[in-house]
Amino acid sequence: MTDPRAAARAIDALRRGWPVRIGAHDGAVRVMAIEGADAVTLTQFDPDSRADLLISAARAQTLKLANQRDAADPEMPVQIARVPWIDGDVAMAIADPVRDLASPLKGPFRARALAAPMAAAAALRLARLAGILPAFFIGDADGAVDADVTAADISAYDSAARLQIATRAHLPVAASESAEIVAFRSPEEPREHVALIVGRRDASPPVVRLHSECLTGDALGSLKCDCGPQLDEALHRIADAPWGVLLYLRQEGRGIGLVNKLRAYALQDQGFDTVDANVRLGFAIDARDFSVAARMLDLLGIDTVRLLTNNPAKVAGLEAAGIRVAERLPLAIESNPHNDRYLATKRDRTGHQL
Ligand SMILES: Nc1nc2c(ncn2[C@@H]2O[C@H](COP(=O)(O)OP(=O)(O)OP(=O)(O)O)[C@@H](O)[C@H]2O)c(=O)[nH]1
Ligand SMILES: [Zn+2]
Repeated sequence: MTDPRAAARAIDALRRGWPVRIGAHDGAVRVMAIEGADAVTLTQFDPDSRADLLISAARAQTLKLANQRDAADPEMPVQIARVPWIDGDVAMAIADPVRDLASPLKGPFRARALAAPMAAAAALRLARLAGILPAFFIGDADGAVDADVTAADISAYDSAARLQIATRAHLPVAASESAEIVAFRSPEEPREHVALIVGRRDASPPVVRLHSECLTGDALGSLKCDCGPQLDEALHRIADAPWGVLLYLRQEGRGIGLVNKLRAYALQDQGFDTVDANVRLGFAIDARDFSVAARMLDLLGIDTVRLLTNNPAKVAGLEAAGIRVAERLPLAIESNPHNDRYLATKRDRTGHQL
């Protein structure tokens, strides 16, 4: 049995900089987010300054720890042995790749074998859900914590299974005066997804757009990506169709959260592309799970769609979750000098059909 409340409590604790214990089949780890720690909480967590550091495999590679990584599983996190010169500030420099230019790291660092690899890997998954850097202090597993969670709780947390329609209302929008908005909620996840249904429903498959949240593009008119114009174009294309649905998914930054996306932007300022920036931070290139979109369509009684996208992973993700994609409709946006490299990277490295 998994406990969704345990994962919710653990995410909350991590974001506040409080210690969390994560249990798995191979043991437990007690961790505290490096970015959430201050002098007081760190002393409480680790009075003798002996706690090691737990970082992603990708971060270990940047820190030249690659050859000491777990050869059997190169994706496993890496535990860095604590030495006296690793204080809170150095730990933050180890955690955050954005600081690499400003604070070149000293090293050498020494990796230590993980006592509970599955639990450590679950800690990194929890970091993504919490929207924090995947970098922790890791201490004696028996110490005091504010939340206890299992690897299974973490894996079950963002499952869409318990998503429900919360309410619906008419919402006239610029693209269509007769749209209806439907809000979706799940008991554990605080972020609410919405669907905008446009036009009169008939027996034909609706034109559907899965739009992942992009605060910078959707609300601020960012020129760095194509999200704002895509949102606008998608709504007009849906309005021109017999009927259609826009799903607005709260998957900011392809699922790594706003702060981590802005860290990826800071890395892009240093010359990394959108793919390498995600990887350098310790995340997957695309951390989204489109089964939430499938569940929303299911709750709306839609089993077949004409999907507006350039991204083959969205088609595959929806189909894997049981929605039939009868047709893929491209959604090309004219580039500008700020996003032409981003669009080229999507075409060349993530298979977008532009
Ligand atoms: N991590 C990260 N996320 C980004 C970056 N640029 C944009 N995003 C996020 O990417 C998502 C936008 O993707 P979408 O437009 O839904 O989909 P797509 O994968 O580009 O595929 P299309 O359907 O063809 O547009 C939003 O969540 C943005 O916040 C970036 O450089 N790094
Ligand atoms: Zn965007």
